[in-house]
Amino acid sequence: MAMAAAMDPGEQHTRFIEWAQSNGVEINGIAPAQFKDRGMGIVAATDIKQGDRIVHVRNTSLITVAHQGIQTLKFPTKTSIHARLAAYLALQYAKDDCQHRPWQDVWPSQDEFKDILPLHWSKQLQDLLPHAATGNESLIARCALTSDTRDGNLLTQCTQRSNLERDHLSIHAIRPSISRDLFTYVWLIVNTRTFYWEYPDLPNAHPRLPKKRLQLTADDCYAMCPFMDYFNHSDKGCDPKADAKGYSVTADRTYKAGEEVYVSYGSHTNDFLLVEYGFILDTNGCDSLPLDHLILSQLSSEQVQVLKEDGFYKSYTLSPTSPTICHRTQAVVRLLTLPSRRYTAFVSGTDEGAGDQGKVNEYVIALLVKYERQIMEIMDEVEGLRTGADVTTGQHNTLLRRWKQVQAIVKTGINVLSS
Ligand SMILES: C[S@@+](CC[C@H](N)C(=O)[O-])C[C@H]1O[C@@H](n2cnc3c(N)ncnc32)[C@H](O)[C@@H]1O
Repeated sequence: MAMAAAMDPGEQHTRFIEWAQSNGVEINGIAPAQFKDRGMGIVAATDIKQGDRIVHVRNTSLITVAHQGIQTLKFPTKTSIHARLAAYLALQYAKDDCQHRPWQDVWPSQDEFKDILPLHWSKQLQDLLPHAATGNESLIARCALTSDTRDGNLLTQCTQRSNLERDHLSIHAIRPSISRDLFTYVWLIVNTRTFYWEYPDLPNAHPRLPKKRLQLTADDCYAMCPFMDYFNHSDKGCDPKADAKGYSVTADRTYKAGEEVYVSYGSHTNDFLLVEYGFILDTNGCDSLPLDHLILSQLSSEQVQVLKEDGFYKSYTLSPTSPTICHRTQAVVRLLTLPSRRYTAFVSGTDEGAGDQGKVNEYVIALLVKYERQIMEIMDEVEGLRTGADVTTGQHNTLLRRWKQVQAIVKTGINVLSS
């Protein structure tokens, strides 16, 4: 087990820990530490056994829209939960009596965000992001206009940008004193540091629930969790758990003192992690690539209609592990390459379609071979970028690493489908 290359975090973190402990956070056997390439994280301060509860944040210490300080701001009903939290943090930010200054003091800086988050990258770099993370302007414009392009992760950055825009406009209308820069910063703090919280501490019809419980969507369930937000992400980390008393993390395995302890933020691809959190993992069991940009242009409008009716339109993926192509891709490629009755038999489940697999694979391999050539051209372009004010070394390295991963997944796909 590799020991984490951690550094002493410094005084403001000691102050924050004291503040957190006096505000309902129990910390057992772990401590924050500074890392070279990922800001702060959590390390085991002693040996930890599997099943040990290493942190608990009391429900009353969470910052949700049920929080008194947010309720008193009386936002118009349509204001998103993300916007409310960001506006609250922005209004607290410069106050002399800021309620959570020690927490705020340990957040990453605006400059760190500018370096790692593609939202802040130059247009030149955004245009070179992989399709799943695209920041291409024409896609952003389309995304703002049509709701059906918002699903899936294909337009992740486009969705993020239009949500930020929407939230900024709604807050600017009622709190014009909050600058765009500060709003963007705290909005990204919310984006990178929230946990899923269904208000298990509130009864079903409580007036402080954002909606009736049965109508809650993921966008209503944001909770900021001071201290828990020190944990970095791994695809195999501990799984944070919520109940009426609050949020806790239990060790998923044994840890030696000094080892980094991760939590899992969810089953996210590297393109999603890059856009939403500003990093990619070297090893990610949840990684995959979308194939929509290769497949959608091959469909006639009649085929689009059929796929929409059958629930198989969009979200086609290629995975580095088995199954290499997802069921949706199997379906759409059958529609593209076989008589319609063979497609119907497959999507209705009357035929698993093994007899047609060779033809399906052949079609996908041809798409991937073409994509592989495009990837090589893009990688040449990325390699040729000059680092400087518009392209930092960190941004350049991240982008190139991601394209190498994309290339490897496509190569694996071609090999597996050919064998
Ligand atoms: C919830 S915070 C975790 C604490 C954060 N590292 C800090 O300095 O405060 C999420 C952010 O941590 C960083 N992060 C999390 N997991 C990471 C990882 N495995 N590798 C690199 N950066 C990571 C990203 O910048 C992400 O936006």
